[in-house]
Amino acid sequence: MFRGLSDLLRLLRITWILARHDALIPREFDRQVPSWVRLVGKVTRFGTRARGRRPGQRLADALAGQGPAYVKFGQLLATRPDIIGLEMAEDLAKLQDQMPPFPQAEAIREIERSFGKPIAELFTSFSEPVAAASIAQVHRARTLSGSDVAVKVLRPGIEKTARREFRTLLLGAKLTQRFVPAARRMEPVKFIRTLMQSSELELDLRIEAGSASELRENLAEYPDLVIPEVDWQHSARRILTLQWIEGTPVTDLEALGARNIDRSKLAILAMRSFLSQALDHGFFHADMHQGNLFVDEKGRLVLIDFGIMGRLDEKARRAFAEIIYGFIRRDYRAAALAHFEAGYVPEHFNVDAFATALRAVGEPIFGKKADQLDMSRVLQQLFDVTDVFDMHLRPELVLLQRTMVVVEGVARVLDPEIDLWATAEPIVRDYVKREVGGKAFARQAKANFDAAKDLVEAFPEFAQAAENVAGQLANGGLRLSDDSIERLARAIKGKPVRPGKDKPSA
Ligand SMILES: Nc1ncnc2c1ncn2[C@@H]1O[C@H](COP(=O)(O)OP(=O)(O)OP(=O)(O)O)[C@@H](O)[C@H]1O
Repeated sequence: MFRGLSDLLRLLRITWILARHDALIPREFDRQVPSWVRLVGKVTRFGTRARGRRPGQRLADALAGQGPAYVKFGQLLATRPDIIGLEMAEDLAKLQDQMPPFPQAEAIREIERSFGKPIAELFTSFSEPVAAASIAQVHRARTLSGSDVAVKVLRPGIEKTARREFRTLLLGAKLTQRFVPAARRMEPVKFIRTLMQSSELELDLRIEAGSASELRENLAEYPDLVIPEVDWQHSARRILTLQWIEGTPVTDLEALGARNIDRSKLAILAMRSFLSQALDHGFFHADMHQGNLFVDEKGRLVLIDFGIMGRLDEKARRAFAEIIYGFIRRDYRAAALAHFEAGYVPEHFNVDAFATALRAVGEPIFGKKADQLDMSRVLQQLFDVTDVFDMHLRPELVLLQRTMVVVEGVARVLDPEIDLWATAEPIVRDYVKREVGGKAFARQAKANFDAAKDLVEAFPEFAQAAENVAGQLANGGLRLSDDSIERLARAIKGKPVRPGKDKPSA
């Protein structure tokens, strides 16, 4: 009862904050809402600085600093450009959590509690926080064996705070679902529940450790790409310890230039290694923005932060590869067919009409260099096509598409001249040849095998019949009843067998 009331009060508070930032009933909807709602909107945003900011920016402003669940809410919304539009998704993706770091002493207490021993028995040095976010912060430390490590420590009490905030969000979602029919299509309750599930995982740093380790293993074939190694001995549910990497941020182009780094090589590596994660392993880093990429002392590309990962099953990987490969070869019918085969487009639509829509997206961008291309616009066009053809995109595929746009953004910053399609081609071609071609062959082989199996299974009956005939012949000849002869004659002439009259004789 008390909890319900406090949830309601918290909901009122966040609603007020959203309204003040003009993010609850944005002014862009003024024409679609009744005049009294418009008036309420005007009054609540009176005297604020919301004017001149885009809706996504205003929502990001409102959510930043409200707590981890709200920040996650904004970040998850940012992964659904198919629902909220690409511009808003991009603005929300920039949502930075403005949380001050917590004191070093608290981090040390967390570590000592987790491992049940004093910090001196774990690390010989332990720095002040080097970075802080809403869920955790990072310290630099040195282990007893002399290795430099990055120690990520969850914020004290974060689980409780997050749970409380999620209850508030869930209450808001339930009320929205009940009283705002227009919002039902977005399934707000389901959305918040998904968010709660994924955040639950993010609050267990062992999962992030597992992701880092799996990705490192998967990408071992890329010697120029570094995924920091997990220090399992110093990792626990609330602590993640990784090999420390000294690096230059990829955004610091001046420093990269001074170091004579081959940016074009790195751009190709970022793009290809991402495609390889998604296609070859079905497990990809879904937060590959510039802030998570560095260049180490040996000039290798470093990827960090494994809190948000995506998984694709074999079917989704194949569909994705066939679609991209269709685009690369300008074979829009193949790309369209791949959509139908994966069940993304309802069957009652026409494949050729869909291929034409894809052609309209693909042709203008073919062979363009990155700086002449606006991949976000391309993606938006794809989503528009999605809408027209009533497509049911799976969330992990949308996450993949969105991450691809982010990776392309990174590649473009590193090398504006990069030809994205040509860069992607070898990885996609190899996958298609290996998996799709091979699978197609396997499918055909299986069909042949099934046919042969049917034949073999039918064989005993056939053998029995042959034996009967042979027996009859041996006993003085094959005897057919009149009725059977009649049936046979009609069948030979192609006439229908007359029911009743042509019943086989006993
Ligand atoms: N292995 C590492 N070596 C060196 N520095 C690291 C390492 N891992 C993390 N850092 C530093 O800590 C910062 C935050 O790390 P990370 O992105 O993993 O945390 P986060 O809590 O997910 O932060 P955010 O939400 O801002 O992405 C990085 O930007 C980087 O400066």
